[in-house]
Amino acid sequence: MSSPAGGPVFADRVLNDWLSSVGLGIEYSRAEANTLYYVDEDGQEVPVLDHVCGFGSLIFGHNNPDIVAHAKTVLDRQVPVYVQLSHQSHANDIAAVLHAILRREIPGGDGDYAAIFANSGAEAVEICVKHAELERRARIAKLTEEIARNAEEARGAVGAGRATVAENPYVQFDRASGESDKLEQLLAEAGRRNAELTARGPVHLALENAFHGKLVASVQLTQNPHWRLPFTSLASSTRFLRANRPDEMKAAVEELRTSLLDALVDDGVVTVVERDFPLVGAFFVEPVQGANGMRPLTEAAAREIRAVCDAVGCPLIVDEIHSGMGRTGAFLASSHMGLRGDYYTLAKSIGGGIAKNAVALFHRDRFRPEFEVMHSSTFAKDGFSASIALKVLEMLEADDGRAYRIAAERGDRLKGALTAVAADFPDVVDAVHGIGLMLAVEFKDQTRASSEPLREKAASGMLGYFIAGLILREHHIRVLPVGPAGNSVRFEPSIYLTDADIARTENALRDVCTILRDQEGDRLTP
Ligand SMILES: Cc1ncc(COP(=O)(O)O)c(C/N=C/c2cc(O)cc(-c3ccccn3)n2)c1O
Repeated sequence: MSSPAGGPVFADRVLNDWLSSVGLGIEYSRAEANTLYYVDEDGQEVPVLDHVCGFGSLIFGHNNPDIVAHAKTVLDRQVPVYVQLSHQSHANDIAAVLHAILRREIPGGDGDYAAIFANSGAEAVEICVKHAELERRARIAKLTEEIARNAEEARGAVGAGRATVAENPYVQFDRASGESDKLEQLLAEAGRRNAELTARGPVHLALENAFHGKLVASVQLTQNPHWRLPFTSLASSTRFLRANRPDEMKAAVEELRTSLLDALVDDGVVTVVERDFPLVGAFFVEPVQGANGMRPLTEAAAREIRAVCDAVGCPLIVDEIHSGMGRTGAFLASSHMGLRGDYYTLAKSIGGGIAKNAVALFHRDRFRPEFEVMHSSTFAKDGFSASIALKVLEMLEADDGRAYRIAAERGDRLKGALTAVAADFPDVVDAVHGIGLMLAVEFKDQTRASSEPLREKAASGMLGYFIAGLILREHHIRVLPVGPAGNSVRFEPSIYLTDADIARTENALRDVCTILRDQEGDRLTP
């Protein structure tokens, strides 16, 4: 298999050595549709069926000819690519198409959605973190202004002898204190506590095994400890919740409940009232958890999450970066389970496999217009990438959404083949998860295998990578494990997957299952 040429290595040394150690150390030379190619030792071009497709970024496959031809036309036309701070109507063109799709696919979908563009999925998530904080700060400002007005009203009433100050659990008054002294002691303590609370950053909610990116704020929302723990001091914390545990969600929200203190005059007496403080900034949710083994949310979980956000008053942020853009047979995966968000993120396939695009969408009822000029990035919504995004959306929506129907049909066909293998190997395969062309096969734990090589590979957490190496080596099919769910292997091809591809995939999976059943651990060693 080809590997990086000899000579000094200045990039990916660790990564390339590790890839070779598990049998994935290949350099691809060409890519088209669902096929990658590499040149072997004999100089022959070897085709490889690609089930990774850019971690789900290629709904229309590698170097889609229509998208490439469109890109060439755009470049030949010398379209202005970088013209920041000018009228760029393509941004609104994209936003208008997305708005129409969201109105169609969101349950009870109403209202407009404003768009802010980015270069990557993680940046789109960071944009949502920032906008949610803008919203939270506005809520806090409104609360503190009201509390300040009430304090002045109490001062006026007590000063005019129209009110006395009630005993309260926050301040033990000196017996000799007059009413005004008591009030000032109370307002000082309330002010201290309120200042401490309003200075705190938000807590975010996310689901267990969530993946929302690896930038500073987004990595806090990605539970994988290897990727997150070294950086938790850099940004707000996240409370990870189990999706199908409504009782736990309610308990967590209750634990996070905290209050500002408000001095109110009522019938001649100043009392202290607790006012709910918006500590929770947002709830981030993937409708299908990619890095957790392509697990879809249930409708019940979707309803519970919506209810939690409505009760807390925080935005529900539906992260469709992996599951969106038609991959599950609808534009939004969240439309399958009736999950209605306040913000949405999209990326991956909106880049058409040749550009970098990402977008965050905000329901108009929540969108803060000033944010438009608060977040920017040199390359976001550039003229070239935007033209690709529009082309991809046009292809997805063509023929009344034919691409979605193909994704659903191909996904059902592929899932049927994977499920048939799972049924024949119940001792080796735990389950097949996912919707449409966002699928994964979960293998049983092999940490207590009779085969020592197999036991060791499983114990290292790399079993999925060794399985991928074997499938590549012996079947010329590219698969990869799914994030931290080390025993799961992902299948997220383009809609051009053929029946022959599916048959090849089933055959390769049967081979792997036989190896695992027969405990031939050495076969997994490259
Ligand atoms: C829901 C969701 N939200 C934000 C992001 C971040 O988007 P970007 O990668 O564009 O920054 C992703 C992108 N997904 C990347 C991903 C998804 C996945 O399942 C595994 C790996 C991955 C990457 C490297 C090594 C191992 N696994 N990467 C995503 O799926």
